[in-house]
Order: sequence, then C-alpha cells, then structure tokens
Amino acid sequence: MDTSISPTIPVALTIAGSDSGGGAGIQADLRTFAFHCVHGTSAITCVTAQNTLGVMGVEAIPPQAVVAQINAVCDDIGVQAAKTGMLLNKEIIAAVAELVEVLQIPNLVVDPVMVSRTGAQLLDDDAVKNLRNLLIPKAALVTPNRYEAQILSGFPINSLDDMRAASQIIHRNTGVKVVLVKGGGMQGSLCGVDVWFDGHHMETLTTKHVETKNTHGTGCTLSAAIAANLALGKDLITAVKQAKEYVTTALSYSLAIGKGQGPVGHFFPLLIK
Ligand SMILES: Nc1ncnc2c1ncn2[C@@H]1O[C@H](COP(=O)(O)OP(=O)(O)O)[C@@H](O)[C@H]1O
Ligand SMILES: Cc1ncc(COP(=O)(O)OP(=O)(O)O)c(N)n1
Repeated sequence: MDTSISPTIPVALTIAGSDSGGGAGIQADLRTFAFHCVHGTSAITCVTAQNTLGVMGVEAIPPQAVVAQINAVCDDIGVQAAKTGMLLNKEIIAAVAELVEVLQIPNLVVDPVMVSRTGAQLLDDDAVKNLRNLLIPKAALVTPNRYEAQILSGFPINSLDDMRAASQIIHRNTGVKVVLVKGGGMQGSLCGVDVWFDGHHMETLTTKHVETKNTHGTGCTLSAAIAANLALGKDLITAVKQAKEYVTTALSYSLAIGKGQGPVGHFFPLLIK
C-alpha cells in the first residue's frame, strides 16, 4: 500500500549557503522547515568552513549551478514559499533575482545576510547594490538585522526610534512590501525587539529577551520559520509573529556545543512533554 502524504504537504525553498557547523545557513533552514512539517528544498550558493568560533573559509558555487538547482526544484516539485540567505556575490544575486521573476516564485523572504555575529564578512562589498536594487524589491518581506539595516538605509541605529526610521527608509528606497528590522544586535532591553513596517502600519514586535551566548543562526531560523509559515498558508504578520515565538523558544533551548557561540536549538518539540 502506498502511504505517501502528497499532495497536501507544503514545500519551501531555501537559497543559501552551507554552514559546516550546522548552526546557520542551509542546515538551520532545512531543520526549521522540518520542525514546521514543511518539506524543505534547497539551492546552495556557497560552502563555508565554519564552526562556533567563526568562518575559516568560503567557496562560491557558480551562478549557473545555483540557477540549475532552483530550476530543478521549481520545474518538478513547485514551492509555496522561499527564502534567501547568504548569497555571497553580485553575480549570484543577479541570477537569483532574475529567476524569482521568471518562475514567479511566491512568498519570497529575503534575509540580507552580510556579516555573521562573529564578525565574518558573508557578502562582497560590491554586492549590496544588487541586493538593494534587484532582489529586495521582489520580496514580500526583507529581514535586516541592525548592521544590515544600517547599510541598507545609510542611517545609524542606536535606538528603537532609529530602527523605526531605518525601516521607513528601506521601505521607501526598495519598494519592498514589508520591512522587518531585527533587534538581536541591539543593547539591553531592545535586544529581541523587532520593528515591522508595511508602508502604512508600524508595529513593535516584542518577546522575552533570552540571556544566552549561544545565538548562532537566529536570523536564518527566523526567516526560514517565516517562509515555512507562509508555505503553510498563514498571512504575513501571523507568519512573522509565530516565527518570532519559534526563535525565542529555540534560543531558550540553545546548544552549548563548541568553544564559541553555539547554535539555537530546534529540538524543543521533542523535549517538551
Ligand atoms: N537574546 C535574544 N533574546 C530574544 N530574542 C532574540 C535574541 N537575540 C536575537 N533575538 C531575535 O532573533 C531574531 C533574529 O534577529 P538577529 O539576531 O538580530 O538576526 P541575525 O542573526 O540576522 O543577526 C529576531 O527576532 C531577534 O529579535
Ligand atoms: C552559511 C551562513 N549563512 C548565514 C549566516 C548568518 O547566520 P545568522 O542566522 O545571521 O546568524 P549569525 O551568524 O549572525 O550567528 C552564517 N553565519 N552562515
């Protein structure tokens, strides 16, 4: 007897880099999709040699190979939502942006990954222009952290008001539908506070601050959880709020592995009885 559960299983696509340490990138995204009961597909953009201490090396995948992976997934399986993470260079960004348009990939979440928490550069300097002009305008949501929001807006961020102003500038400059400025890099009580702006409505999203040094992969996990929720058919604000709860819980169950910043933990559904 065939016990397959198609065609009701939602499918999401991650277009991102590999993290050998398993805390961020493709590994975090696929794990997050799985814990949302969403089938995960992937297009790998680069391979990092990485652990909890930092990034030791990066190798780019040729843009045509990234394109081939996306085509292979979309031509046959189809996706209900997608996210981008580490895209590394301007050529990969241009190729992905073109394909998003050609294939009409729905519910695109762009996590504009530029630098890791350990300080490693994850995007070439000359690639920001393509991210801002070619890819972000095609997204349903862009999720810059404090540093990325400063680069995209050209505005220094030191307060909640600054996060709000940056979200408005990014919205205006890119034409993206919704901006979520993340506050993981903010000091004190603002750490863990995010700002949502859709052009009309601005909302401050708050969950409890989790005191831990093991925060590796928070941004990847958040954007993957949002994409998973969109694939499940949730509206955007619900998808974001529930993804934020997921990240908060994952931070509460973070993994003290390695000698540096361990990753957030995804095993809580299995641990909570
Ligand atoms: N210590 C923390 N406690 C609660 N939420 C946090 C904490 N650190 C980060 N977050 C949340 O995790 C998500 C990812 O944000 P952030 O860490 O800024 O992204 P990135 O990993 O891209 O730098 C956001 O929703 C942010 O508010
Ligand atoms: C391969 C890869 N992609 C993305 C990141 C950045 O991940 P993020 O979730 O923003 O977490 P931190 O690196 O800031 O802890 C990465 N490091 N590697």
